[in-house]
Amino acid sequence: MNTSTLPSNQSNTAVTNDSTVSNADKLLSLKNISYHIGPQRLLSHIDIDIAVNETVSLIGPNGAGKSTLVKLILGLIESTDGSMTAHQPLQLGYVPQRFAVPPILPLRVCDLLAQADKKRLTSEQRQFIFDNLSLTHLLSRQMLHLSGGETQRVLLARALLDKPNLLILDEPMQGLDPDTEVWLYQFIDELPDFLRCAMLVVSHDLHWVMKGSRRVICLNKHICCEGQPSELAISTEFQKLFGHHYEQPYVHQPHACEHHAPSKL
Ligand SMILES: Nc1ncnc2c1ncn2[C@@H]1O[C@H](COP(=O)(O)OP(=O)(O)OP(=O)(O)O)[C@@H](O)[C@H]1O
Repeated sequence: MNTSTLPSNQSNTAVTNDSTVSNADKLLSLKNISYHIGPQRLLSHIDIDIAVNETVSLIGPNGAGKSTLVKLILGLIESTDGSMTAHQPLQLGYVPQRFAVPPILPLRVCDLLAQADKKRLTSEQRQFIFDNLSLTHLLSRQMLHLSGGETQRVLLARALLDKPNLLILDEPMQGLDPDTEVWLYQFIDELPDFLRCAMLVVSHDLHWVMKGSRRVICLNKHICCEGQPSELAISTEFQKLFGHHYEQPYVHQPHACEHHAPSKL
């Protein structure tokens, strides 16, 4: 799936622009979102508000529905129930979990980056992204031949060049070496003012999530728990899912949670 920037009105899911909301901080609200494929229940009763410039981490075991939720927000699939409300026009930036270029498709880095809307940033701001993500020497290279870390930098640049107000990072650190991971975390933590935006970060890196996030949502087809890391760490649902792996390198623990209704902290 390509990096994509979609205005809210391209979403298939019921997205409405709500200019009457009194809380000016809200950017996007998901209300009672469910997604089924036939009898298979992928997501149930999801309520999430994301505020302007807020970073939200989304965690959950394999198959919890994290990527499905991202697809719903991106408008790539349509929810079975519920609604999404964009409180201001959404400019979405997306760094996908995987980016597979077919071997027969010539796609240079400069070709991919040229898809961004050139009018959204000044040339100095664009150069800032190129310099800080060390892209200049990669521009004529084929996407197919980039390393994992180089690919992530290009995809992040592609998303940022559109100056998103909601940046969705789907497991951005997958396949990166520890030094590159630290560097990338620092880069997204310290975005300059002209790139500040809300972020939804899907991550399996529990240590980063619990150290580096202000708000964490724990998904397992429904929202098991959510809150600040300090609140989450003592919640029963979090303990069931991740408890004894939290102080060790994270290894997923199969989850036997049987809830069908959302239960929040
Ligand atoms: N189009 C589809 N048809 C049938 N099942 C699907 C489809 N898309 C996803 N699923 C199933 O829905 C569940 C949730 O998938 P999803 O990719 O959203 O999980 P995830 O939390 O992102 O997992 P991971 O951490 O492994 O990336 C999985 O069991 C998956 O097999």
